[in-house]
Amino acid sequence: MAVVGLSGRLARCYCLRAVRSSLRVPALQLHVSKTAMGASQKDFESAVNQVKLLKKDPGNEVKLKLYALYKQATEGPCNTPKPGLFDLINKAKWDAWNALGDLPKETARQNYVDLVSGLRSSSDSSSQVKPEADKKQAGYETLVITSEDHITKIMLNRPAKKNALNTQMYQEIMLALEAASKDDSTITVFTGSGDYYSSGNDLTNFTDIPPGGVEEKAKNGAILLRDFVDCFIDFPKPLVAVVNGPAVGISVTVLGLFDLVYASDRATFHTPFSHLGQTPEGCSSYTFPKIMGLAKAVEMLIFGKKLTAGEAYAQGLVTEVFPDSTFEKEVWTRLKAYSKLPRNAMRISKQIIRNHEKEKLHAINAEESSILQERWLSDECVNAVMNFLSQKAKL
Ligand SMILES: CCCCCCCCCCC/C=C/C(=O)SCCNC(=O)CCNC(=O)[C@H](O)C(C)(C)COP(=O)(O)OP(=O)(O)OC[C@H]1O[C@@H](n2cnc3c(N)ncnc32)[C@H](O)[C@@H]1OP(=O)(O)O
Repeated sequence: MAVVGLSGRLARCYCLRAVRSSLRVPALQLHVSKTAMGASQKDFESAVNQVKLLKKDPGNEVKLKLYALYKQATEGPCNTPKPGLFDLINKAKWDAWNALGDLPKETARQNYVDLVSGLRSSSDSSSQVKPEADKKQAGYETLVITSEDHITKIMLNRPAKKNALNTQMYQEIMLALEAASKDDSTITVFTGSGDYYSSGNDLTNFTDIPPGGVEEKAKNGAILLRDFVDCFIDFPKPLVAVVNGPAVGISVTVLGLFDLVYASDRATFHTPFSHLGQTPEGCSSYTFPKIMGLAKAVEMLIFGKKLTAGEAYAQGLVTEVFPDSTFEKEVWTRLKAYSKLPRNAMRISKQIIRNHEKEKLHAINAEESSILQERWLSDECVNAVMNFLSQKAKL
């Protein structure tokens, strides 16, 4: 089919999206204390100077908060154009500032002063003092990230959309993995909030057509996909999936790059690529045949056979299955024990196990992404996405 025709059909998808405006997620709220107003300009300037003297790096999330509050206090509401999708750092800064909405300058100034004062007291106290356990990291809109017992937990958090991965979530996951690779955790865990682990790629990702048209959209999508999967290939610490419910599409394929996959007996594993006019990604065209043998990989990746947790275990994709009633308790007890193992030994072991395949995995990822770039422009794919968006079809 001619590209012009496809553009028109994708444009109609876009209209459908406008109609279904409930697909949008609420704006990020940064939870900064709002104590009594009244920090003077002098207090504010002094706080700005104190930030430079902090003994301990406060971490990226806090730096983003400080940036946003500073901009709000000095310039008012966010007034610059949103950076491009792939300008990750400036986009994170812009998002943090923009999330402050119409917060008055005076409140932002006070919140900045309060935040710096809190940082100073924690920075000044002895390094023996343990950071507050299970502290939620701010700055993420689609994820909830917590750190406790040397475990960084990344929870996909769009339960109303079955944790479908929109472009923002792909980007936030990349940022979260980058941060987790450098923090003091020993292992990193992915899980989902609500009844699903994840329903895979958010099909509304296909709808926002940029000025460059569908080809540009597909090209950007392929770059995003490639960068996203690269982060999993390169992740240096043990990576664990706690699959709390059904998993679909890309949330299943990347499991081949995880080091442990624990599943509730409620979980299912489904890669309906042919149904969607698409092809495998996440390196699954290589990892799945290797893990489960060619015959079973073909059933999943070409014919879209949905596996139960027990079947996924039998085929080696899942490490262990737990009854849903005791899933959380059993899994977290296990993970807390593992997280006490020596960090460097685990990291180096992972390197030895995974490094000789890395180059190959990067090449496979590049190839799968470029094939999908073409697929997304196909009639088969456009029809499948339109069917879903017009509520005619589900998996
Ligand atoms: C060219 C552009 C490229 C863009 C960027 C690309 C980036 C990389 C792409 C990598 C390739 C990945 C491929 C895949 O992951 S393929 C798998 C895609 N997933 C699906 O096809 C699942 C679709 N969803 C369903 O079939 C059903 O929703 C599901 C069976 C999962 C659950 O059904 P149930 O009846 O229990 O619940 P609802 O359908 O009512 O869902 C509740 C709400 O959630 C919305 N939802 C669910 N899943 C998705 C999804 N994947 N994308 C978008 N929205 C989703 C659903 O619409 C409901 O919303 P409303 O309450 O608003 O109606």
